[in-house]
Amino acid sequence: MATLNFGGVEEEVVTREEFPLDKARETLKDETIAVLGYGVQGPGQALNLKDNGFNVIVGQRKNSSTWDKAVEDGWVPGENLFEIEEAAQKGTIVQYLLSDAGQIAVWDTVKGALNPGDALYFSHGFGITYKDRTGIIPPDDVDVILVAPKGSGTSLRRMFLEGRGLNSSYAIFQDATGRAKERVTALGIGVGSGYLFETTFKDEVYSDLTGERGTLMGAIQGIFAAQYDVLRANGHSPSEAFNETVEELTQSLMPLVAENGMDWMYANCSTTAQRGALDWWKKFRDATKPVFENLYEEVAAGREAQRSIDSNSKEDYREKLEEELAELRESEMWKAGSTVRQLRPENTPVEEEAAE
Ligand SMILES: NC(=O)c1ccc[n+]([C@@H]2O[C@H](COP(=O)([O-])OP(=O)(O)OC[C@H]3O[C@@H](n4cnc5c(N)ncnc54)[C@H](O)[C@@H]3O)[C@@H](O)[C@H]2O)c1
Ligand SMILES: CC(C)(O)[C@@H](O)C(=O)O
Ligand SMILES: [Mg+2]
Ligand SMILES: [Mg+2]
Repeated sequence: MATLNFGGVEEEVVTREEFPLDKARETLKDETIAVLGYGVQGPGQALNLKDNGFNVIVGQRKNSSTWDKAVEDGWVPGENLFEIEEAAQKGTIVQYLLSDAGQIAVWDTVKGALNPGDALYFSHGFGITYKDRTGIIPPDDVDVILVAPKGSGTSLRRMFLEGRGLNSSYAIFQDATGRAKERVTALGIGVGSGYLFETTFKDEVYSDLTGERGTLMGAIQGIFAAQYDVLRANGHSPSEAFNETVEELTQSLMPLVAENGMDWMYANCSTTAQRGALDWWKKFRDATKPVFENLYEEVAAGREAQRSIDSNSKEDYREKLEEELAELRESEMWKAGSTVRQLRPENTPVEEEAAE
């Protein structure tokens, strides 16, 4: 464990330096890791574990598009790809990576497949924290652990293939074997985390539900739409409004923030922009903070979790989600964005000038 100072607060983190991959492989050498669910996190974690040399199998509903995707990715039915119950029975570590709503529907089957000394692993604190709403109450004789990549499973896989890693949080809810810490740490390294920071199941789910409804997904679409609409209402063209709202942020400015922080990004813009941004960011903070406070109240009260359970447990939940995603995609802002993306130099190969 390394002790690092985060803005004046000392925290313990696990880095790959003091828990290298060899140590992780040694720790889990006698384990069979069963990854249940092949949606977004399932593929990312299962393929990274497999490429890192761990003994991993996949469990997924047969006759599903995600079963077919697993086969396309090289998993072999009957060899390392099984139906959910069979994979759970074969696993000594069961990675419960069905959707959060799906975990509820399948819990009785998975619970019945757990053996004393197994580990039940989550990538979200949802099922355990909101147990009164999910019914997910593990037996006393298994470890209950969490590794939550702070990002999409698609990025987890891409960054792994680039030799990079997403940081993940980790937590131990139940240590039945006395090995929960070494198991969760080895799995965090094995699935491709850059480093691991400690949390609890409750803190993970409260912060995660807040973040994805807030700056990471919900709020950012909201401020994009607000600014785009104001620019368009004042006569700016779709391309100008989109470039000034989204394209410049993703292509130029956010990479600078990622590289060296907000002040550095500001310092690499004009003094005109710096003055304006330093004057206005607090207005936006003050206008949105009440919304974030309400959001956190809804999360902490479990109402956001219940809404997710109610809507994502319906037969047609995917179709309903796709309808709303299509509305976003077909909005003028994102249709303008599609055209702008096509114009990026990397997407418009220029014919090499014919040699003189
Ligand atoms: N999506 C991400 O990148 C991400 C990031 C961090 C944590 N997580 C967490 O990881 C877990 C998995 O997330 P995901 O986004 O990969 O899930 P997902 O919504 O993509 O679903 C995963 C799989 O569950 C299956 N499933 C859904 N309902 C089912 C049911 N009733 N019976 C059988 N199978 C069913 C789906 O077919 C899908 O293959 C969740 O706990 C999620 O909160 C996800
Ligand atoms: C990728 C996210 C948003 O961080 C994750 O929390 C999820 O639920 O997909
Ligand atoms: Mg998240
Ligand atoms: Mg989430």
